[in-house]
Amino acid sequence: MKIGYLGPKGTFTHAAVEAVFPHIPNVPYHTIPQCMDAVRDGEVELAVVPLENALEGSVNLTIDYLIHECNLPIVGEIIAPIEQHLLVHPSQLEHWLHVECIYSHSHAIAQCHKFLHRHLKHATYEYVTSTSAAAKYVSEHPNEKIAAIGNRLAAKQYGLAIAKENIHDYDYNHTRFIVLHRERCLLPVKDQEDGFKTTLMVMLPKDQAGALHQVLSAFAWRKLNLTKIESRPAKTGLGNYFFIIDIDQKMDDVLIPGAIAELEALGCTVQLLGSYPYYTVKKTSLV
Ligand SMILES: O=C(O)C(=O)C[C@]1(C(=O)O)C=C[C@@H](O)C=C1
Repeated sequence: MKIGYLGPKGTFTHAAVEAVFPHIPNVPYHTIPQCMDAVRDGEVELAVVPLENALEGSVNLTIDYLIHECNLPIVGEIIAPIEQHLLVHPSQLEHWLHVECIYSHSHAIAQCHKFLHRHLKHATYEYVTSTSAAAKYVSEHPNEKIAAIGNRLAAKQYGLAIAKENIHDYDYNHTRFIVLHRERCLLPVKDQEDGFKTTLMVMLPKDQAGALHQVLSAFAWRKLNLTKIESRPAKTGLGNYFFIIDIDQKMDDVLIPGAIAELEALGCTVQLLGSYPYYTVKKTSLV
C-alpha cells in the first residue's frame, strides 16, 4: 500500500501523513488534483489532502476537485496543529527584515497577515503550490532576498534557517486533512480514532422559499449535530450553490438515512461523501 500527499517532502500534509501512517510508504505529488488523480488511477491506494484551516477556512481547490472532477469517498480525517515559521537561506539570516518577497502556499500567507503587515510591509508575495515547494525554491536561490513560510520539517529538509518562529496570527491554528480512497474502506491505523463524522453534499431545489431552513430542520429535529455547513458555487449559473454538511457522527441505520430521505423528498440532490473516523495529531508528534 502507498499513500499520496501534497508534496514535495516537508509540507504540513506530509507531516500529518507521517504522524498517522508512520509505517506506510508515501509518495509526494505536486498539486492537490494530482494527488486525487493518483488514487483514482490506482497509482496509490490512499491520498491525503488539506480541506480546511481554522484561520483561513476551506481549501476550495480540494472541495471543488472532489465534487466536480474526481469523486472519491472520504475514508478518514486528520486534524493537525499548524505552526508557521519564516524560513530563509542561512546566508540571509541576519538580514531577514530586508527580504523583498515571501514565497508560500496562499493559506500559509493568509495565516500570517498580521505578522507580515507589522514586520515585512514592503515585501511582495509569491503564491506557490505548497509551503515546502516555497522552502525548496528559497534554498535553491541563496542570493535572492526572499523567504518562505513553512514548518520545521521543511527547514530541515531544505537546509533553511528559521528567522522567526510561530508567525501565525492566532494561537489556535489547526488544519483538517481528508484521506481519500477509491472505495469505502477501513484505514490501516493503529491508534484509536477520536470520533466519527459523516459528510454530505446537498444541492437545494431551485428557487424555493425556505429551502435551506427545511434542510436544516431535517437534521435539527433528529438531534443530528452539524459541525460544518458551507456553500460553494455549483458552477452552473450565478446564485447556484451546493452545500457541504458535516454531521458529528457515524452513518447509522435510522437517523442519517431518514434525514437524507427527507431532503430528497424536498427536491434536494444528496450525495454521501463519506462516513469516516477522525484522528487528532498531538503537537509533539508533528515537527
Ligand atoms: O503547503 C502545505 O504545507 C500544505 O500541506 C497545504 C496547507 C493548506 O492547503 O492549507 C496545509 C496546511 C496549512 O494550513 C498550510 C498549507
